[in-house]
Amino acid sequence: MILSVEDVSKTFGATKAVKQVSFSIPEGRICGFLGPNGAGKTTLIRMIMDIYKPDVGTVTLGKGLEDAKRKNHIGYLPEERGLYTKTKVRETLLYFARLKGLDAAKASENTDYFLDRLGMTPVADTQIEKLSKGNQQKIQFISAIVSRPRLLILDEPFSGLDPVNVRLVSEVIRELRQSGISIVLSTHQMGQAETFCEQIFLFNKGELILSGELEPIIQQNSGGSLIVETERELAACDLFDILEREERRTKIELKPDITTQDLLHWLAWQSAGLISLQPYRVPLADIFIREVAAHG
Ligand SMILES: Nc1ncnc2c1ncn2[C@@H]1O[C@H](COP(=O)(O)OP(=O)(O)OP(=O)(O)O)[C@@H](O)[C@H]1O
Repeated sequence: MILSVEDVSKTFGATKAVKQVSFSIPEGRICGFLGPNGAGKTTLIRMIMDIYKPDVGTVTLGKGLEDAKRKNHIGYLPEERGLYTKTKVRETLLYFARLKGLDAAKASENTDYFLDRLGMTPVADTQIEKLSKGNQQKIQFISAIVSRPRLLILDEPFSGLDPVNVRLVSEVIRELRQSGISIVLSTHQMGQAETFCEQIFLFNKGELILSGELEPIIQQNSGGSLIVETERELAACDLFDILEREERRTKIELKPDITTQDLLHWLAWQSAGLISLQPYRVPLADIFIREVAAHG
């Protein structure tokens, strides 16, 4: 475990922003912090970053990491953007790398590597405030990763980026994951969470309402239905129930004791023109909406 949060609560006046939350972040994986607006994600991240103190509960780093220097081990891209300074790009990144405890040579090596990796070398000597918004955002992203921290917390890392830069930043996040860095991705974009996260934590009204490995959660919530794609409209028959139709795709549920093999024989006999047959996968957005409604 890279980080463990135990029984943490935080109240602002009458607002209980985080209520008795406990969980652990596994080492070397990408975890998603999901939840509707006001669920408490940012408050929780600020407690992990030691910006806020919890009212009760503890936040502890994993083995071998000194808690006194917690901020040196964690890279953080906050939701609110802003490095709008007159300082030059490379100088700023070197400063952040040194701030996290890197020596001059390592700070310089990492800065140059990430400037190059994110296509920012040509603006290394430009003042940050003179860059476009997207490029400022990429510099802020680099400032979070430049020290290659053990844990990286990214709050909506793709907002404000064009598709080319979304792809570039995605590749770098995957690369960091491959190098063993543990990553927390806080996002409202369920599609992004689905493509990136191996584990998810879903918060609502300050509580952790669902957590675990993404794939088993998707499977458990998908039921046993199938998606059949055929050239001709699928006829009704007594082998299955039709749940939904959308052009050539039909969502079906096999009747008890009917096997996929039976279905394939029937489709061949019908000359239905089978294009594909696959288990139905519920979108993460549907699970999100269902869980939040159930805990409303
Ligand atoms: N500094 C503060 N003072 C007072 N209330 C606060 C403060 N910070 C957060 N809150 C309240 O705590 C609750 C949780 O907010 P938080 O920003 O942590 O949620 P979030 O999940 O990050 O939301 P979003 O997805 O919109 O960023 C909200 O009701 C918010 O208004």
